[in-house]
Amino acid sequence: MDAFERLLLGEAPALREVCNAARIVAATDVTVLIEGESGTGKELFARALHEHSRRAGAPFVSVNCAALPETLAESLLFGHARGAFTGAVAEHAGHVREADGGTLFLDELAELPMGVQAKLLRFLESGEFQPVGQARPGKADVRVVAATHRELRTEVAAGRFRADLYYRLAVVPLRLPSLRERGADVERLAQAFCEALAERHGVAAPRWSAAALSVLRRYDWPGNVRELRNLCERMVILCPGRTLGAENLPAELLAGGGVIEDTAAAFALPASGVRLDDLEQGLIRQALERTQGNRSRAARLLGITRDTLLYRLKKFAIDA
Ligand SMILES: Nc1ncnc2c1ncn2[C@@H]1O[C@H](COP(=O)(O)OP(=O)(O)OP(=O)(O)O)[C@@H](O)[C@H]1O
Repeated sequence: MDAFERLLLGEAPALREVCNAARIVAATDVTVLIEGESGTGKELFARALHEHSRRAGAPFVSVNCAALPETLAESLLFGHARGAFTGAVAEHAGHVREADGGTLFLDELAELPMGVQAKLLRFLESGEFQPVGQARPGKADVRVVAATHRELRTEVAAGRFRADLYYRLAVVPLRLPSLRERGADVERLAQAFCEALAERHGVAAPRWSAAALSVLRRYDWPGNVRELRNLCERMVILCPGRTLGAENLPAELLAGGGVIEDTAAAFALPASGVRLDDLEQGLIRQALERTQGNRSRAARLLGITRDTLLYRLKKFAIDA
């Protein structure tokens, strides 16, 4: 079992493919850009990349660029001399030097101030950097892995991210799939997280009923794996050893997912009757609106396959 299999649970082809690409890249020293929505496992993936590389025995230094105060970002990354600025009471090595021989993971890279972006580019190109208030440049042997939940290309177009740095980083872009693109992984992860977290909390793991699993499958998971893991922790704490039904799940999951039984009850047939075609078209339009026209997700909201949805769009001449 290698670092990717050990750290990243799931069997979805989209995930395994990006892991395969990363295994190849891990053997080299090339800079890697990891893209993917929030909570898709970018940091975990960066760690696996590090552990799979020749740098595994050296430090993995993780820096959240969004948490660096603008005025201190440069000195925190590249270090500073004692007395370099008010408050610099001691010398600070900087994260780049801390990562010497290993991997520097720059999370939320899009949030790095423009001025510091230029200095990072210089470091990537020459391996040299300039600690604040120090006469001589420093040198470090570091592999940089960057991550962002933003479309970096869009940030470049908007003038918020340096194009030259983007091209330097995007040599090997790797995109982690969102949880909603990972099919049955939702169920696999839900079961694995419940078991692991129950063990950690010293309680019996709750079991998922088919109805509850079907809610998980239909939900959109805007917070991806992080959101699923948090849900599992909540279930482990609130319902240890129990069988989880749809009614045990938080309201936001049911609103997004809907349960067949509940749906049937919500649509009590009025005495005057309905026109089924109108009802169907209305629901299809709502599903498309809610998913911004994404047909696969709209189909999932309606509990039909994408092909069935396409057929009905044509039948009702709905322009998605
Ligand atoms: N494939 C996976 N298997 C097991 N746990 C995972 C997986 N993907 C993510 N996680 C877990 O989900 C949580 C979020 O992961 P991580 O912090 O790596 O995401 P991220 O994409 O870096 O998020 P952000 O963009 O918010 O920084 C962590 O608790 C992590 O352990």
